[in-house]
Order: sequence, then structure tokens, then C-alpha cells
Amino acid sequence: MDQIGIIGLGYVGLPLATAFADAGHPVVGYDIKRQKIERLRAKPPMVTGVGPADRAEGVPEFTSNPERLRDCDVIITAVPTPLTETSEPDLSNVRSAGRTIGEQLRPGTTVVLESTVYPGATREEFVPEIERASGLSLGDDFAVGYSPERLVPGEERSLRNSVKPVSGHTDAVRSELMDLYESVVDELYPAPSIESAEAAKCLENAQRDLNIALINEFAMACNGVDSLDYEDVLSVADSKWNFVRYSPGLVEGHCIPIDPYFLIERLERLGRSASLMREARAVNESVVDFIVGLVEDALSERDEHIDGTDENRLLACGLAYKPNAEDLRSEAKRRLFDELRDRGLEPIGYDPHVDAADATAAFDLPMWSSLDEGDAVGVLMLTDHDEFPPFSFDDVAAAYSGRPIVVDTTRVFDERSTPGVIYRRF
Ligand SMILES: NC(=O)c1ccc[n+]([C@@H]2O[C@H](COP(=O)([O-])OP(=O)(O)OC[C@H]3O[C@@H](n4cnc5c(N)ncnc54)[C@H](O)[C@@H]3O)[C@@H](O)[C@H]2O)c1
Ligand SMILES: CC(=O)N[C@@H]1[C@@H](OP(=O)(O)OP(=O)(O)OC[C@H]2O[C@@H](n3ccc(=O)[nH]c3=O)[C@H](O)[C@@H]2O)O[C@H](CO)[C@@H](O)[C@@H]1O
Repeated sequence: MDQIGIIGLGYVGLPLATAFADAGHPVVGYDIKRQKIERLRAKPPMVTGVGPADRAEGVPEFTSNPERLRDCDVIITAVPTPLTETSEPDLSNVRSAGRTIGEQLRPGTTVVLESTVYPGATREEFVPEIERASGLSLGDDFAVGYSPERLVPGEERSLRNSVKPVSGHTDAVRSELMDLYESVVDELYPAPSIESAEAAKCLENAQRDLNIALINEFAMACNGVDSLDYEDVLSVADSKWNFVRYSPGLVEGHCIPIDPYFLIERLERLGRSASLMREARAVNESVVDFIVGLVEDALSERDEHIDGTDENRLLACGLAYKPNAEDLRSEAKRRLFDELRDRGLEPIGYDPHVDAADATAAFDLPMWSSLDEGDAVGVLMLTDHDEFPPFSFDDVAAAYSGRPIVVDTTRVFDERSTPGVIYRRF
């Protein structure tokens, strides 16, 4: 059994480490965050949902000592690939992981990148760092592969049951990697090249972004046009066999709002157009301003001065980036709350799905566990969890002074009768 090293023990790396350990491989899980390593050592993650239930679960060795990677036959890298302030790919973690690998690399090792990157990045950014730090050469001394991750944390799309593309710098390397990944994934797709696998990952998410952008553009355009309700239109269009249904809303999370920029950057650097992908991002990012506009419109009907006092609290319901999730990664919500604060409002969080301390840290806002921990101007419904709405218009009217506003961005309320509240919906 090959010894596997995993670099980066986050949403992607940790399930991989436990899956390979489940499958019987000796696994070294390495992360630069010492606290994370201590946590993992104290309470190893036993539930992977990946290995067959009847197989004895193995536990990876968790370490922040890079020298433990030296004996690994295959080293898989799953470090974050965020954007810079100006929405350009930030591959600094990939380069630094490459250096760590290079410093420990033995000839004969195969190195795999799983982080989402633009096409060309594995060969142009990752491999050179490994070669520089090791003095070894790709092909002669070590092999490289790229395999994008498609798992969605907390959903039925686990590592095992999502089709996983695998590529290598030669066909033989790809075959060797497919034999390895077969132990933890049911279905693999042999990608013709490293670059095709890198690009496919970005394109998949750029396509989703574009599809949602079309519906967002249309739904925002329908706002205030009495004869045109986007939901009615979607229900009619959906009766056609090849219409694909999406819902308008904030596009959040760690993949869909970010990955298109990887492809945009590479295409534009090649002097090619990526205007549609750029436009889709711009439309989806503009939903923040649209929601702020709905809040302002509702408040203007309330006709009260916004002066930044306690009465200007607004209860933001649903902080997770998508329904029924507990994941708080949302640049859009961070921007939305900043915009609301700029207008003298004080957003307060409410979300039974998320850890309150994590939410406070993520968005710099206090959390309430019920509607009526204090007075507020109203509620802003953001993420459509199954149990939402957790309160009725009557509850909101009773909880707050004056006529409170209800701004419903996911249409969780039935708008036919809105006694006691000022109602606006996306
Ligand atoms: N989260 C997902 O569902 C998902 C899905 C598909 C693809 N991806 C991609 O996978 C990659 C990893 O994402 P994630 O969500 O697992 O990230 P994450 O932030 O959850 O975890 C990454 C881990 O890497 C560690 N790390 C950073 N730099 C390091 C280094 N130089 N050496 C060792 N450890 C280092 C961090 O401490 C962290 O623990 C990203 O490129 C992401 O776009 C993520
Ligand atoms: C379809 C799928 O499996 N995708 C995955 C994706 O998972 P995800 O969880 O990040 O993506 P989504 O489910 O697309 O949600 C993103 C945001 O868009 C909002 N949204 C969605 C649909 C809609 O009709 N209207 C919307 O407004 C939604 O609320 C949320 O905020 O990431 C993984 C990591 O890369 C990928 O493997 C993979 O592609």
C-alpha cells in the first residue's frame, strides 16, 4: 500500500486523508495550522462517510512537521486558492506547498494538486517551486498529476460518489493515479491532460455562475413591474423539456463566486475574451446592491430617520451560504452587511444552522437566538433553510415597535396578506 501525504487538512484534504486511511493506506496529514493538528490529534475524525461501512477505519497521522512527508510515495495538495483584493487568483499557498514538498521530495514520488487553479498553473506555478526546492526534475525524478475536487461538504455529494477527473503528466502517471483513487472514489474520469482537468473545474463553476446570473438579471429586471412576476415566468418556462431552473439570489460560498475569475484571468492573459463570464460575475455581485435597495425602499415607507441608534437594528435571518448548510463562507454577505452599516443600520444575525461564535467572527455582528431579544426595524430573510420562515408577519409586528419591515430575498413568506409589516420581496 502506498504511503499517502496530504497537504492542507480543510474541507477537501481532511475527507481525503480519512478516506485513504479507511482504505488501508498509511496516511500523513500535514497542515501549517498547529492548532488544527492538535485538535485533530485530540479528536481524530472517524466518520468519513467515504469508506465502506464494514471496513475498519484507519486514522491518519496528523502533523505540522513537514519532514513526515519524506517517506510518502504520493503527496496530494489541497490548499486554499482564494482571490486577491482585486479579484485575481492568489496562488501563494500553492507555491508555498510546492516549496514544502520540494524540500522533502525523494526521487520516485508522485505529486498531485487538487486545489482549484487556472489551466496551466500546475506546470507553471506548482512544479517549478518543487523543482527549485528539491533540485529534482519533473519526468526524470518525480511525477505530477492534477485531480479537481467536486465534493460539496455536508451534502450527498461526497468524495466517494462524485465523479472525479484524474490527470497526469504522462498517461502512465494518470493510470497509476487512477489505480490509487479507485480505492476511495466510485467513478473516475481520465482527463486527457492536466490543463483540461484544471480548466474543466473552472468552467463547470463558471457555467453555474452564468446560469444563475441570467435568472438574477431577469428577476431584478422584473422588480416593480406588476404584470411580470419572475416566479410565474419560471414556472411556465420550466414546463419546457430543456429549460433548466435556477433561482435568483446571492451567489455565495467558496467556489462558484471565485472559480470563474481563474478562467477569466487565464483567458484574458492569453489575449482572449472572457466577457460573458465577467458580466455574469458583475450581475451576480450586483445582487448585494439590489437587496440594499429593497431594504432602503421598505425603510422609506416606514418613514423613519436612520441615525445608527439601537432602533436601527435589522435581524438578518440565514447566514449560511446556502440552504440547510452551516458553512459561513460568503463574501457577498460580508459586503451586504458593510453596505447596511454604511447606511446607519446595525445588522444582527439569526441562524439556527450555524455556530453563533463563528458567525460573529465571520461577519462581525451580534447573534440573536430569537426574534425578540430587543427592538429592531425589521427582518431581512437571506438563506432559505427548510424551517424558514421561523416566524409569521404577526410575530414580527408584535416583536418590534412601529411598522417593522420584512425584506424577503428568498420568498419564504406568502405575500398575499401582510398585516402590520412593510413587505418587500426579491
Ligand atoms: N470546499 C470545497 O467544497 C471545495 C470543493 C472543490 C474544490 N475546492 C478547492 O480545494 C482547495 C482547498 O479548499 P478547502 O475548502 O479544503 O480549503 P480550507 O481552507 O478548508 O483548507 C485548506 C487547509 O490548507 C492549509 N494550508 C494552507 N496553506 C498551506 C501550506 N502551505 N501547507 C500546508 N497546509 C496549508 C490551511 O491551514 C487549511 O487547513 C481550494 O483550491 C478550493 O477551491 C474546495
Ligand atoms: C452544483 C454543485 O454541486 N456545485 C458545486 C459547488 O457547490 P456550492 O455549494 O458552492 O454551489 P451552489 O449550490 O451552486 O451554490 C452557490 C451559491 O449560489 C446560490 N444559488 C445556487 C443555485 C441557484 O439556482 N441560485 C442561487 O442563487 C446558492 O444559494 C449559493 O449561495 O461547489 C463545489 C466546490 O467547487 C463544486 O464542486 C460544485 O460545482
